[in-house]
Amino acid sequence: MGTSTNIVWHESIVTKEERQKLNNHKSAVLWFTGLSGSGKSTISTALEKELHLRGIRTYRLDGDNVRHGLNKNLGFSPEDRTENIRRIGEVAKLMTDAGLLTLTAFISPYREDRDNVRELLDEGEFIEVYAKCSVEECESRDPKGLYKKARAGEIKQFTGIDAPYEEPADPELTIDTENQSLEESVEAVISYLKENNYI
Ligand SMILES: Nc1ncnc2c1ncn2[C@@H]1O[C@H](COP(=O)(O)OS(=O)(=O)O)[C@@H](OP(=O)(O)O)[C@H]1O
Ligand SMILES: Nc1ncnc2c1ncn2[C@@H]1O[C@H](COP(=O)(O)OP(=O)(O)O)[C@@H](O)[C@H]1O
Repeated sequence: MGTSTNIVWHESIVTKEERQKLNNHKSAVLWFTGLSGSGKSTISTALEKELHLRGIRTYRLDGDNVRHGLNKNLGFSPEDRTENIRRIGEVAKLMTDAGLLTLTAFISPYREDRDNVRELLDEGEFIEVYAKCSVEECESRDPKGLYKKARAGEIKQFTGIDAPYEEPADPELTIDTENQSLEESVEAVISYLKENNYI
């Protein structure tokens, strides 16, 4: 796989644990997964604001800052989605090492890809949050008009239409965005973080 040789790993003198202590909270990744239109962006954005107001150091990764930059050479084939998630996982790991509470909002349709990110991180650092919403409801929301385009055949391999979405088998949290309000959804995540001593 790797092509780099003669690489020497330099341990930092300042450790992740020391950064966490300075920040007064743990670092981890809140990994939102779900269909397009399920609410990943809306919830993670509102949640980040709430966390920031509580003095938590956060960073949000989503398509705007990843697919336009780091991953702009990737499309939506199964291979490209896997590579998309792999790179985001590596970035999230660096951010966790930097002491941040990272929020990611990607469809991440493949269970194996999400599990690989979980493996990359230490125990308890990967918090999988399933934004659960039926295709029918996502399609009726259609905030970006993409389902309409997918139905018209203008977008191929659209998740939920002609590309798969594999539901999480055992997520840390499931948010039913068809039946829970945005406020309830944000509160559910904050409660989880408090109850499990992340913040
Ligand atoms: N074919 C296809 N399938 C799904 N989504 C598509 C597609 N083409 C473009 N888009 C838009 O790209 C956003 C999904 O990007 P992600 O990086 O989250 O996808 S993935 O995790 O690699 O599957 C997704 O954003 P969200 O609606 O926020 O989920 C869409 O706006
Ligand atoms: N309970 C809810 N939680 C999140 N979004 C909701 C909820 N109910 C309705 N919505 C709406 O659904 C849409 C979700 O879009 P978005 O957050 O962009 O989804 P995603 O990032 O998963 O593609 C928004 O238009 C939002 O206002």
